[in-house]
Amino acid sequence: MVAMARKDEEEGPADRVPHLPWMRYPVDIDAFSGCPVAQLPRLDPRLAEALQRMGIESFFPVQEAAWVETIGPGAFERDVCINSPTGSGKTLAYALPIVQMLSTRKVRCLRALVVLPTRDLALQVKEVFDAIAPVVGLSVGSAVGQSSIADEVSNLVRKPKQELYPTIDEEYVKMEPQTKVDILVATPGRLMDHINMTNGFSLEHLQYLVIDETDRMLREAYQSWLPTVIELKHSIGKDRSWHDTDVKTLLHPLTTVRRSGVERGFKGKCYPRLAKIVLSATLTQDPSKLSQLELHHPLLLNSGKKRYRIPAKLESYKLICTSNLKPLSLIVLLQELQGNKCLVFTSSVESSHRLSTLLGFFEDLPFKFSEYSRLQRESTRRKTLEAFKEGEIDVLIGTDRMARGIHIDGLRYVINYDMPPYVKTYIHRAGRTARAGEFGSCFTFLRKHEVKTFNKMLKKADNASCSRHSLPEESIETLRPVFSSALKKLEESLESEAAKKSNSGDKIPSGSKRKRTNQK
Ligand SMILES: Nc1ncnc2c1ncn2[C@@H]1O[C@H](COP(=O)(O)OP(=O)(O)OP(=O)(O)O)[C@@H](O)[C@H]1O
Repeated sequence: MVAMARKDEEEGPADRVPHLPWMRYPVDIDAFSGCPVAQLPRLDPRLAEALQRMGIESFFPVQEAAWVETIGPGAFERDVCINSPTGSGKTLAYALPIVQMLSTRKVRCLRALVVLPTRDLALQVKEVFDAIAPVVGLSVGSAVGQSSIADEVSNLVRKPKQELYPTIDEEYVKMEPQTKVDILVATPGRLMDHINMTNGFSLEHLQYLVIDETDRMLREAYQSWLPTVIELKHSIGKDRSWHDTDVKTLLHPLTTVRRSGVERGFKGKCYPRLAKIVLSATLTQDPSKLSQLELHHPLLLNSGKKRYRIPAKLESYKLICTSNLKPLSLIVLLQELQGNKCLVFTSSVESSHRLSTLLGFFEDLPFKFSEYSRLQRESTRRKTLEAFKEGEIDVLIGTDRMARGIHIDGLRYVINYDMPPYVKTYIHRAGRTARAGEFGSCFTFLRKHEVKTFNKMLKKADNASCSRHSLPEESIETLRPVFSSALKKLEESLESEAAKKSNSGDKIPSGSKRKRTNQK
């Protein structure tokens, strides 16, 4: 049933009019051309300097559009939903306004929460906040499970002074803000751990909630983190109306609370609103999913005419071949790419493991490759990704786990070894390249009977023309003799792994635990 519902949403017509009226009249991101950093109205000069140090000279259109709706005339009166292509700069589109809005805060407490589906993504986003928030005196924390929970707690929460000075007045201790960070970047699981178990961790002063990769975040419940955060904020809002004396006292120094940050509640009482920004390159239009966000007069910022858009400088190619020749064709294609960084996507962890094991039996391949799989230890995966970023590995073979949000400098090529099942999957996989206005190419291997489905799928996106790429027959033929023996070795290797697994009762294939890296 769940699978059916997902399929329906993914495969709906591209030009379908959205059910929700506010989605039918979006702000057109393409109407913005992007502007030089120095010309962005009201930008704090300290932030302008930080951006220049990061090498950012002009803003991308989505960043300018988001600024207008938050800091500019829009004044964040409405919750903002952003649907903009992969690599278009969505992270800075929300990080910059949030940092600017909080730059005048006087008391440190948790006011902005950014939630992402995976640790890698969360750390990537934290890097952006780390580059701009400290210059205006803001502190950024993470709750992603990278370190032990105890370390995370000590980075997030200040120990009550009473423990150090038992004679201090209890009332004073109660008023003391506990959180050490102004902005928290979190994954849902760790966020829930802190909500449930960390003493002094409070969302009481939360003003901004960002949900990145929204469609993925809404697809999985992640321990009900979203209703929990919204409910916590509501219950605080109900208990403490804007007119209550203690809230006024508490929030008095927070000059960042503005007209737009106030919501009317029961009997006309006002309380601080939790302003939301939600983003994706493939934002859902499903009303039942979006209703979970409890958006306040939402405003959609959208790129392109169709529901989905492929980055302007992405070139798409299809390679048609039979299943049995796919591994050889992949090797020939990778040889053509001459050791440039490349991600190879397969349909499952088993398929990734099989493919990388098979490639391991070809000697003298002119590229270094490695498997990247959820079955590997976290530390192994992190090291592999690091080595790939550093250029020590040329080709990473994995699944859609690598498809969302990850940015790798200089990545020019993406290969769909297995056809992506949905257009959304294609967009996120291909979107690892051609980012930030750079060129990139995406190759998709297809069997003959898949071509029609694939062409139909791509029609759902803007900029999705796809030409055929052919590989030289003779290069494939020269690999054939090695291929037969490699296949034999592969079967033996998988059999021995399966035997080891059943002997040890281990659920993880032992080969997947190893980092399989060949030599150039
Ligand atoms: N104004 C800018 N000028 C130059 N580079 C920028 C600018 N804004 C962002 N970038 C760079 O563009 C790259 C992509 O940005 P980002 O990761 O925010 O894209 P995204 O839209 O979130 O993509 P995805 O949907 O895949 O998550 C990053 O390397 C970022 O540093």
